[in-house]
Amino acid sequence: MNENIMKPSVEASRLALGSVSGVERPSREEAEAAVRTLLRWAGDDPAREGLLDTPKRVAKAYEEWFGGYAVDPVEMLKRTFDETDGYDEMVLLRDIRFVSHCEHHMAPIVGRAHVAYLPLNRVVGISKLARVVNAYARRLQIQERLTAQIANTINDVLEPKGVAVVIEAEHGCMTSRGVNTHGTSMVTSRMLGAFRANASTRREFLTMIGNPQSSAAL
Ligand SMILES: Nc1nc2c(ncn2[C@@H]2O[C@H](COP(=O)(O)OP(=O)(O)OP(=O)(O)O)[C@@H](O)[C@H]2O)c(=O)[nH]1
Ligand SMILES: [Zn+2]
Repeated sequence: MNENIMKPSVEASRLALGSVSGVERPSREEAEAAVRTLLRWAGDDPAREGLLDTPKRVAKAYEEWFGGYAVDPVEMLKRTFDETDGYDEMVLLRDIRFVSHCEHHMAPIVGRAHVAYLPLNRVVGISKLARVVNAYARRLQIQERLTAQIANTINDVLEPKGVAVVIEAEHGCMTSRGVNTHGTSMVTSRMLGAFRANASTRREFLTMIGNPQSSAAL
């Protein structure tokens, strides 16, 4: 995989919060007017009864689908627990379902992430791994960057012995339009520390997520 894509730092992700490039956020009314324009572009009549409240609903839905810009994944990982009695084996959260949107078409990316780390002295509340996945998923993404951001953030904040992230997802822009490849999924992975350096650690992770397709992708 292209190393440039895999490199975005936690710092870059932080800058993205709120407004990606310092662009001022439009008002809610402007967002709703834009939806009315798209409805007309699609060929429908925004003034018909069934569509009257649609701009409002779409703006509300965007607040959920793109809520990741308003949260800081670094903060989510800051609370850790160190009374682990020396637990230093793999911690894995498997099958974290997520919905993201591709930055090229704004079409849904629906998939699941598997996130593991090898703790060094401290562990994090397990729900926080899923929160980090969702924080980055609820932004406009490409799957490679989503994968890298999750792994990089956990690595930077927890400073564990290793981090592994595998994501499998279907891209609406491929399955419902364009090339129309129904049932195709994209697999990406990011291995850091011991997972990158040590083949048996990596294999253990891949066995635990129970997906041989993932190992083929590495
Ligand atoms: N690498 C990568 N590509 C993606 C992702 N999501 C969507 N794409 C691709 O982004 C590309 C955008 O290509 P373009 O040629 O600019 O757009 P397009 O004319 O709509 O392309 P088609 O989808 O082939 O019809 C397409 O090949 C998509 O399949 C992603 O997460 N990662
Ligand atoms: Zn797309």
